[in-house]
Amino acid sequence: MILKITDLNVFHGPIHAIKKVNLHVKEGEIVAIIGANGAGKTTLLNTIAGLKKKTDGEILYQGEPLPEKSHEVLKKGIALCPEGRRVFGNLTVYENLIMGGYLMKYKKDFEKEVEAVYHLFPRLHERRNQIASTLSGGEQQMLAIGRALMSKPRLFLLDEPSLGLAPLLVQEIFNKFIEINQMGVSILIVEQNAKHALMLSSRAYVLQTGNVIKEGPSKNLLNDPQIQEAYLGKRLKDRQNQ
Ligand SMILES: Nc1ncnc2c1ncn2[C@@H]1O[C@H](COP(=O)(O)OP(=O)(O)OP(=O)(O)O)[C@@H](O)[C@H]1O
Repeated sequence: MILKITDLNVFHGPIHAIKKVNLHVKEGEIVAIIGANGAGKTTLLNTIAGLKKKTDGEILYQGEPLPEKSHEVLKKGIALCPEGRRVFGNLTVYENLIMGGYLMKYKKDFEKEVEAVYHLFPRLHERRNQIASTLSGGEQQMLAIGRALMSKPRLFLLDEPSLGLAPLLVQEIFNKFIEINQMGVSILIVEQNAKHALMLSSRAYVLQTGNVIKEGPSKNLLNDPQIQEAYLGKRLKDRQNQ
């Protein structure tokens, strides 16, 4: 088990954003968390990444309690690719990658990682000297993913990577997640785009106003009438007419 969360509670002031959540990710798995706006998805990822303090509950990473500070969490092997493609707009693609690799001690390893990112995203290689703010939305997302990978994570946390991207680009980027996973990286992805997230993952959790209301194999959730109605845009009437 790479990640095990037990009875996690997180508050934003008076708002109880995560309510007694239990969740786990096995080594090598891709796990999705789906949920509507305000369900608590970002809060959950930020808490794992050490950006938000938990109120109580336990987060174990490879069997040990996670450190509280975000840079220590990163050093342990957990990288977060945050919502909204946060790249350093006034730096080049290459310089952004350097920022992502700041924890790496040796330049030799660092250049190897940059090459691995370029191999995964050839478009970043083509645009390596371009200022990040002038990249397209999809390219900025690739850069945000590439930068997070520079720390060589064992567990990759992805916050709404499909947000604002055209459907074809979403497919292209989600295919990259499969490649990243095949390199031995476990993935926990949160998404409003339930269909893509369920098709990518092997297991999933449904979060609603801070509660896990359903969990199971993603293919079962894809076929679950309640999930189809609430998250996949299918109406009961349509299905009855099929
Ligand atoms: N910094 C904050 N201060 C106060 N309340 C917050 C803060 N951040 C989040 N919340 C509240 O916590 C709840 C969960 O928010 P969160 O951003 O985790 O949801 P989400 O599922 O990621 O939503 P979205 O899909 O819209 O990004 C919401 O009710 C939100 O208003």
